[in-house]
Amino acid sequence: MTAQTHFGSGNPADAMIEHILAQPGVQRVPSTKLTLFVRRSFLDPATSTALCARVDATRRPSTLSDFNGDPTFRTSETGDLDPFDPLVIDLNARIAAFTGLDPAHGEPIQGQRYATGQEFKAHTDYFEPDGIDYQRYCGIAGNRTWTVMIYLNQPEAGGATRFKAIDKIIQPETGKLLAWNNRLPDGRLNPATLHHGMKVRAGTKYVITKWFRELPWR
Ligand SMILES: O=C(O)CCC(=O)C(=O)O
Ligand SMILES: [Fe+2]
Repeated sequence: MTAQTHFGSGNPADAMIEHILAQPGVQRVPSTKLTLFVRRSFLDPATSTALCARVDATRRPSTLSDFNGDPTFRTSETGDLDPFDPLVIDLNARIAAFTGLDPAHGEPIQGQRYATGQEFKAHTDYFEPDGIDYQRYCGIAGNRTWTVMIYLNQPEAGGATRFKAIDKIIQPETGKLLAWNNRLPDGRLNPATLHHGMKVRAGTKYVITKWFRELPWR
């Protein structure tokens, strides 16, 4: 597979959207408010399971930027994947090939683990430009453009991702990829990207998240 990385940060997105739509097995969620793609079985079960173990190896309590006073807002754990791990190198290459985004604009891949009862309440992945920590998080590489998220397993119950503004709930499924544009077609941040990693009701949920920035990540 040759990585096609012509689309930089993915903003503007028109050419990149064409590229994603040309990938096998892609579905676009019908919405005029939000550009969201689903690709089932993007990863095979063995790779997904191996990545869960990588998340477990480095997990610690997840953090929040712009703490909003609710200590139950994000109760999961987060693990940083080692960018030099061959499995992670391959995953980054596959995400670049699928999206066409320039890997230089990508943050290191993170894993998120939710035990039963844990969640990440409704939020956007971009940083609020008037937030107190905006300079700290976005001063160098700019704000986030695209989110790629992959479910690494299927918990026994719960753990869906709910996009409130478009009334869409996506069920976790091993290897299923989501990709969405955090921007509107004119480049402004899109509040309709608001999403909620809903409570796991039984079992454990693992995902990886890969965010892209306006400028190369450093
Ligand atoms: O776990 C989910 O379903 C959502 C995760 C998420 O939104 C995030 O990590 O930013
Ligand atoms: Fe998110």
